[in-house]
Amino acid sequence: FNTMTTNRLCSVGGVKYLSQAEATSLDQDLFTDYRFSVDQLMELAGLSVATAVAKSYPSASYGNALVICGPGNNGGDGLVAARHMTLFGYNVAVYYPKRTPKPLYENLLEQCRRFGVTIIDTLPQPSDLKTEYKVLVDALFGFSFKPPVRDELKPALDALINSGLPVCSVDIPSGWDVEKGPTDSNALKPSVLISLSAPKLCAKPEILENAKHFLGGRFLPSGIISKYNLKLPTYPDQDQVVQLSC
Ligand SMILES: NC(=O)C1=CN([C@@H]2O[C@H](COP(=O)(O)OP(=O)(O)OC[C@H]3O[C@@H](n4cnc5c(N)ncnc54)[C@H](O)[C@@H]3O)[C@@H](O)[C@H]2O)[C@@H](O)CC1
Ligand SMILES: [K+]
Repeated sequence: FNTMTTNRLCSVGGVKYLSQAEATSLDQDLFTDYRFSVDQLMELAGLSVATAVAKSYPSASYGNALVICGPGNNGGDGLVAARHMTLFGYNVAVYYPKRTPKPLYENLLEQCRRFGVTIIDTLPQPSDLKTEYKVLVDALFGFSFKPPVRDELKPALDALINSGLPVCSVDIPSGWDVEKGPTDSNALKPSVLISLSAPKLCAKPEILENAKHFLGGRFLPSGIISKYNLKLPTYPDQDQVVQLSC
């Protein structure tokens, strides 16, 4: 088997992929119509991410992890995942260069500290990243990203692209166009993508190629599923994630 064939063989068919506008609208419905708070959904999203990372790169072999967090809710998911990963046996570091001064993020960061996460202020060189860490979590940008990446966060994206380490991307591989995928030949190539609530267009198998694809964020009410005509795979038992492709 080549990787494309393998990917097609174990991918779940009939999934609906969301446009950027649909993802934003669905998100708003959850907060406005269904009265969820951001931190409720972020907790479940981050738990899903930590679960998928642990299933793909178990702490026994990949015990040193670095989570790279961006300024929005994707970064918040990363902070939650970092905390859960400490409970799953990882030594976790967080790089969070652009901090949003809101209690939600400040509280998540303090929780990380209290759970033993190391907050690093400077990124090691790509070659040193590989000696210090075994796996990276990409929580830099999610479905609100519009390329190209601005200069202030380019070093963080470059670290994800150039480390040579396996990268688990949260919701969207950072730097990708949410609908079209990679925008240039030097784009990030994650080994794992964890789509949250429903996959976006850039997660189609022909774009993701041989990355392992999980769906997490098991919190959608049936009214949202019918409103957006979603076709979601069935989560096994009480699991937080379902694997869409190997
Ligand atoms: N509806 C859902 O399924 C949920 C989504 N959540 C997460 O929320 C994410 C979306 O969060 P947000 O809407 O806060 O946005 P993002 O986290 O995608 O990013 C927004 C931030 O990135 C910056 N940014 C955008 N384009 C940039 C560029 N070209 N260069 C540099 N910076 C740029 C923006 O200024 C903003 O600060 C999702 O992808 C997902 O990870 C979860 O937290 C909870 C539930
Ligand atoms: K991401």
